Amino acid sequence: MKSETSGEPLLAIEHLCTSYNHTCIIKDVSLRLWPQQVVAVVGPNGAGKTTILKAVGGLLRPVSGKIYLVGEDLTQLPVWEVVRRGVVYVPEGTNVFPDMSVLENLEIGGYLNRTLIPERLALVYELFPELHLKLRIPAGSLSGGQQRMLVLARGLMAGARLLLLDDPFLGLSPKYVKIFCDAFRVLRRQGMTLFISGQHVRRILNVADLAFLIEEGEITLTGSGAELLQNHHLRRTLFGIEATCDPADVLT
Ligand SMILES: Nc1ncnc2c1ncn2[C@@H]1O[C@H](COP(=O)(O)OP(=O)(O)OP(=O)(O)O)[C@@H](O)[C@H]1O
Repeated sequence: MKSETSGEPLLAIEHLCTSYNHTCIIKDVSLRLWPQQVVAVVGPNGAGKTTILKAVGGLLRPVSGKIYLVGEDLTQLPVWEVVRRGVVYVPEGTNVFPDMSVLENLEIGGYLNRTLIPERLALVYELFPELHLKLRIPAGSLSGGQQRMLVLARGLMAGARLLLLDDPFLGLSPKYVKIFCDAFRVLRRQGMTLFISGQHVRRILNVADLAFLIEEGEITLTGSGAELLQNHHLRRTLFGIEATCDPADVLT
């Protein structure tokens, strides 16, 4: 488990505030992620998990605060520039180009640096051999789980060093959850940092070196994934149970 917290963080969010239609959503959030960590942000529906990831990915302009990648200010950069620097938001759901082939979907992910496409395709094929077998078929004819795999693979094609994964386990069968968890471990070993949000709290906290609980736009707890899983407040808030119960009985 990677728990290094000295030296320069890969990502530093400082006093971030965002709003939609003048309604404040993220309220003065500060947090740090270090290289090769799996970091989780969990919280109730509507707490602001997706909003934080979108702000880091450049899809949402903060009202105030700063976002730094290895000391460089990303806050006002356009999305393509944030992606070019290796910060890639992977949306929830099956957001593929349905009429294009699997290979074309992957190539679109790598459009910012086409010379690196073959090398990145090799990584995708290693992680997801199932996609390799379906390169020529339209992405829309993949199963839901395979489409989610393709969305993640498209993010890898962009050359991510920090992957922002929005609810990656949503709608996945146990077999695909395992494939995704195995892929996350390989990616971390290869030097990538993964910032994961979502409702599958136990699964996400189980793979997290560092985790945050967010409630109504504010970070209310920080610790390792294992620590948060045992925390009374988190268990009451997210599982609706007391600490003596196993959350596995309630929610996976
Ligand atoms: N495009 C938008 N316009 C207006 N309000 C929005 C928009 N997107 C999100 N919100 C609001 O911002 C708040 C935080 O939403 P966000 O999607 O970040 O929550 P979340 O923690 O990811 O929730 P969930 O677990 O349900 O996906 C919610 O109150 C939501 O209604």
